[in-house]
Amino acid sequence: MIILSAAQTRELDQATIDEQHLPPAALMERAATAFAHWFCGRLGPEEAGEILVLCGPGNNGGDGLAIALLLHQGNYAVRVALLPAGKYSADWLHARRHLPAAVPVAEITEGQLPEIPPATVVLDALFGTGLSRPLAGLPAALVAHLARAGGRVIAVDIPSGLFADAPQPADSAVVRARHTVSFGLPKLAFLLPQNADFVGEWHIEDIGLSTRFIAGAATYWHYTDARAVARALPARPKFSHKGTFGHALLLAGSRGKMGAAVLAAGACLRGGVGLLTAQIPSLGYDIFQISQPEAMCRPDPQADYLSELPDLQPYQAVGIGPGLGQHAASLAVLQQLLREAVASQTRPEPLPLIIDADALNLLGQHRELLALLPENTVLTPHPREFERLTEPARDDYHRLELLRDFAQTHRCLVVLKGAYTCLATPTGDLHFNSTGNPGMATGGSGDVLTGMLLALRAHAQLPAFEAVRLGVYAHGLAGDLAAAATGQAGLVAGDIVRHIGPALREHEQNVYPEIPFWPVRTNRSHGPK
Ligand SMILES: NC(=O)C1=CN([C@@H]2O[C@H](COP(=O)(O)OP(=O)(O)OC[C@H]3O[C@@H](n4cnc5c(N)ncnc54)[C@H](OP(=O)(O)O)[C@@H]3O)[C@@H](O)[C@H]2O)[C@@H](O)CC1
Ligand SMILES: [K+]
Repeated sequence: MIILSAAQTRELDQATIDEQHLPPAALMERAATAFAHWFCGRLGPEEAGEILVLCGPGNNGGDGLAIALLLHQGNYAVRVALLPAGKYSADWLHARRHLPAAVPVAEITEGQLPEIPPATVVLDALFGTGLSRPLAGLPAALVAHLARAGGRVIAVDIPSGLFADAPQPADSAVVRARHTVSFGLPKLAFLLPQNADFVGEWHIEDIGLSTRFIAGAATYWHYTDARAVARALPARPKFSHKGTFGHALLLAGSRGKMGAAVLAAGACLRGGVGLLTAQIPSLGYDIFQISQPEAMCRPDPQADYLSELPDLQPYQAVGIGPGLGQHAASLAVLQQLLREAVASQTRPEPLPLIIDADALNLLGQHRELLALLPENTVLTPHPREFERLTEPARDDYHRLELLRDFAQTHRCLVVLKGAYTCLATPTGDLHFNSTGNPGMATGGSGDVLTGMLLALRAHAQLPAFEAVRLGVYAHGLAGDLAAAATGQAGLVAGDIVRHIGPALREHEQNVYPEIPFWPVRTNRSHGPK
């Protein structure tokens, strides 16, 4: 799925009307029908009580009027409050004409803000993607009044006062919705932590928008849903052997942090790697061998931290960082790895690297090393680790700009971890992930992601971008499956590891056999005599 700017969303609206030869207000009626369908499926007339629909002067307000009509027809008690304006959109006027007199309509003034008894269901249809400036005056007073009243707010398309694709000034008036029901495609604003209190839970309803326009739209914002990664994992050929799926090297662990190495290794094995070798400080040898018998282990000469880089020749991918610590000797290992991973006569492509956790912090302290990053290196920072590599971000939108710029400059894949983990590519594209849950905000989740990415980057048939996008998606899905089993509060990183197999199974090509169960026989003469 892609994400469009507010201006592109208006173009999409118009392209749909033109392409499908829609009569006036038909698209608005689709939006209203989709909203009403969503609403009525969740709240019956008695449960909803009296519903107040706040309508602005544009098509968002028109949506509100059309929704009021449908809810009235569905026996809901609806009243409408209109924000006065000098001009109204054509579709707004159409919807206003069709609203029956039985639906009470009041005009909002400074002196007469609508009465909102506590727990009233309020549909916010004041402003949508046509918001051209921050709210002030009467609309801002209304938003403040709504916040004080404590109604149960559902935003139509987007909370009023929130820009779809850009930050609004601090302290500007924005509706705080419990739910936002939007049409066609998600909006960038929904994916950023700074807007969480405005947007609440968001939902996308299909209204048949032009697929041709969407396919051709120029945007660098993408949303990774199940369809984007469907069948991304190549089938395992019948005559494959453990060498087919790559030999990965994990450089991880230090005194007190051996768990990170164990979790990353477990995730790498469950991620489908052929062979895994872990280089770990020697104090962790027994811990590691006992907990990961499927992996090979190289104890480092040092007991407490890593100090030695093995010969890289046998490996198809290297992951470094989980539980590594920041010892000077480990920094030297990282430096040597970056130097040796570059393409060479014996290795035409750079060795795929995954850099995480303390290895990122070491990079942040020695930024001159960033120039050594081989192309398509994968970095997996959380926002604070990312800022150590760049600069403090003014807000979430600025952080996305920094992220895009970083991935393009260093020609690497950056996985910025969060509720909607964002994968930035060397082409400057940003892919927001759709899976995962707050139960995964627990120690070790990131180590599990590193292990999964290591397995997928060692896979010879998976290009870098596809491997990382699939890994991020399947990591979130494994977390969702784990949460379904344990609940979010009780979820620990090891539960994610245990659900990687089922999560990846959904994306394996050989789960969907293309060969019919019985071979189709077209010529009888080929059959047994
Ligand atoms: N695209 C789709 O797929 C579909 C879209 N649909 C719906 O249409 C919505 C977009 O409609 P829209 O373009 O008419 O804009 P909308 O937000 O209603 O308001 C514009 C009006 O508000 C005014 N105004 C702006 N800012 C203001 C401010 N701060 N303070 C005061 N006034 C302000 C602005 O005035 P102006 O900027 O010209 O001064 C203009 O009069 C979209 O969100 C969705 O709900 C569906 O019906 C069908 C499918
Ligand atoms: K709205």
